[in-house]
Amino acid sequence: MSTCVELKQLEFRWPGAQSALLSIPELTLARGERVILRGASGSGKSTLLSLIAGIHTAGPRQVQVLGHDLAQLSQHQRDRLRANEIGYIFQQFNLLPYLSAVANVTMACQFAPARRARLADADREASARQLLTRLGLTYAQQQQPAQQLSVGQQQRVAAARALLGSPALIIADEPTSALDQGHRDEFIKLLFEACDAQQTTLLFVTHDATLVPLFPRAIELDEINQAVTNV
Ligand SMILES: Nc1ncnc2c1ncn2[C@@H]1O[C@H](COP(=O)(O)OP(=O)(O)OP(=O)(O)O)[C@@H](O)[C@H]1O
Repeated sequence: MSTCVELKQLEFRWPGAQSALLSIPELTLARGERVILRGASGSGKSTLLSLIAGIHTAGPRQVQVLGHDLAQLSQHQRDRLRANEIGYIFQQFNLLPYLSAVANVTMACQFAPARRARLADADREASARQLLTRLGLTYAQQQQPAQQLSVGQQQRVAAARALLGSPALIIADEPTSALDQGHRDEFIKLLFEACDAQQTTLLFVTHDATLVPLFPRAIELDEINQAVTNV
C-alpha cells in the first residue's frame, strides 16, 4: 500500500516559544487508512494538522505528503497541493450560510483543477448531489441554504465538500464535537463509507477518547511526541 503522509524526525517550535511543541521521530499514514489522532487540549493536534496541510512548514524531509517534501515546495505549490489533495472538515464547518447545501459543496472544486478532473460526472453539481445523497441529505435539503439545516445536516455538507473530487486525504478536526452520540457514530460510519468508496485516507482528530474504538488505528499524540514527554 502506498504512503499518503510521512513524518520523519519532525521538530516544530512556534516562533518565540522556548521549546519545541512537536518532536516526532516517525509517523506514516498509508493510502486509504482511517486513523484517529487523539491528544489533550493544547497538545499540538491542530499544529500538526497545519504542518501536514502545508499551512505552516517544518524543516526539509520532515513532512512528506503524497511523496512531496512540503519544505521544498513554494507557498503556491503547497496551496495547490492542499486544494487538490486535501479535504478539510472544520469543527465549525465553515459553510457559507446563505448558499445552498449543494453550492457549498461544489465550491470545493473551484480552485482545485485536479479535483475537478477526477469527478466521475463532469457536472460538478451532479457529483455534489451524489455525495450529499450518500451522506443522507434529501434533494429538498440539498436546495436549502446551509443556515436552515440542522447541525448534523450541516456537518454532512461539510463532509461532502471535503470529499468532492476524491482528495487523497481528509483531515477532520474535531468534526463531531457539536453532535450527540447517536448522530456522531452515524456520521463517522457515513464518513468511513465515503472514504472507502474513493480510497481516501482519513485523519480524524479529537480529544474525545470514546471515539477511539470506532477506528481501525488510533494514535495518541502524547505517545509519539517526545517534546511533550521531555517537558
Ligand atoms: N499560530 C500560533 N503561534 C504561536 N503559538 C501557537 C500558534 N498556534 C498554536 N500555538 C500554540 O501551540 C500549542 C498547541 O496548540 P494547538 O492548537 O496545536 O493544540 P491542540 O491540541 O489542537 O489544542 P485544542 O484541542 O485545544 O484545539 C499551544 O500552546 C498554542 O498556544
